[in-house]
Amino acid sequence: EDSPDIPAITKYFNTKGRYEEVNLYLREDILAVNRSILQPPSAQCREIHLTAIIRHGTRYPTTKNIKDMLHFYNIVRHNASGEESWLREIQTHWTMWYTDDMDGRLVRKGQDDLKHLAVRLSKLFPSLVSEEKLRGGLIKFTTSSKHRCVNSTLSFKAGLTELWNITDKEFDHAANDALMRFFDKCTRFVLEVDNNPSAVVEVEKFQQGPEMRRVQEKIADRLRVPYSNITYVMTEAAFYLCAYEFAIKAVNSPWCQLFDEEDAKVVEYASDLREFWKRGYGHDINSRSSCILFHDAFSRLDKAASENQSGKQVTEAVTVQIGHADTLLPLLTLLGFFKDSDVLTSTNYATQANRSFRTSHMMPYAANLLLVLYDCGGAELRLQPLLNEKPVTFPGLTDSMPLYQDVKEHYKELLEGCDFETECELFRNPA
Ligand SMILES: O=P(O)(O)O[C@@H]1[C@@H](OP(=O)(O)O)[C@H](OP(=O)(O)O)[C@H](O)[C@H](OP(=O)(O)O)[C@H]1OP(=O)(O)O
Repeated sequence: EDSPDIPAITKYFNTKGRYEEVNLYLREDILAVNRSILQPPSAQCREIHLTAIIRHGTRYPTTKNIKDMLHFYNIVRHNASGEESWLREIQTHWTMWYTDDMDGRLVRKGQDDLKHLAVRLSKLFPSLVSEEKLRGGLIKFTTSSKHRCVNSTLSFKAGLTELWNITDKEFDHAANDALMRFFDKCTRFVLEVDNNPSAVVEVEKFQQGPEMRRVQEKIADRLRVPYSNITYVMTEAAFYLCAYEFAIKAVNSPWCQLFDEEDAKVVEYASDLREFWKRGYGHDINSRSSCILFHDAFSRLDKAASENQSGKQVTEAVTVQIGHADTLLPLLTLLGFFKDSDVLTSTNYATQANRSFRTSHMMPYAANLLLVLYDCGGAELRLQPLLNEKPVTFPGLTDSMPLYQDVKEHYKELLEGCDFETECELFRNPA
């Protein structure tokens, strides 16, 4: 499986990872799908609705990351010494090609991520993601207004129109930040978590702790610079250099030589800790800020269910919603996915080695949550969740394709409450 073109540490790239690394068969054939994974309980089941909530595709680094990468590059260029070929390559051949204007924009590979995903979804759900439904206006597109998301939406649509050679028609999309960037609009989240350093004390402690210090010392040894020259920010920047070069250019960059697998696991944990406290289980408001998206999905499922029950055509057969890691992680958390028995802290790196909260698996570029509603005959509706095209089970339920009614019963409290406005008010009365 390992190849000289693929860094040994690719599976630890967190939110900067390639989608192919969570579905390795895609390395061979990017359009491969396996319909047998869907396994409805009876042959009668037919898909009647699909909601796909998708993270944008591979993007350039954000400006802040670019600044940190440039700083670290200059240190390596001027201060490091040694004869290793990877170091000479950085010092003599590698150039800093990232520029500020790239600021998180979608790259070419990111366009392909979404085009290919669209084609795979049309193969997985041929009766829903179909030319007829697209032409009939039964596939609806919503996006975050960010450039990378709008461009991802255009790419998804292009994937379908190119597949079916549609040249006579264009298809709309709507930008909706209230829905796809709810985190920005949720005052309580912004003030209590996003802009509050005390919400992420564990993250800061781990960055300064013994495991990370050891990683920094090893990097300093490899570069032959004093230990005090390498900070956490530089370590992160070095890791980004390796990850971005692979995600964007598919190269095994010399920067990757600064890390062995043990180091990569530590840096991965540092990033997971941050996601945990800013977007995951660390604070309730992180997930509650996604109540608006939760209700949006379930009200659409209800509408599809009732239209179907009364023998009508489901008016919104497919909903494609494109957003950010910050859109999907809070929602997955609200639904209870990837919850470990212990909280992730600065001191339990070792005992969390087998944690399920692992953004490298959950949230690569083009990560997606699919909710598929099935009519299995005799008024029996079932709902299957898939994450990154793999069936998952709603935590707390046993069936991977449970009765829709059982899913609603399971999330009863959220369906009856979880009101965005109330949750996000700053001075909220305790429940
Ligand atoms: O890459 P970073 O660290 O700059 O963080 C990104 C955020 O930038 P910021 O921290 O606000 O400067 C960035 O925030 P904005 O959308 O630019 O406000 C996103 O949250 C981005 O997630 P995604 O890649 O769009 O899914 C964030 O990326 P991930 O942390 O999800 O990789």
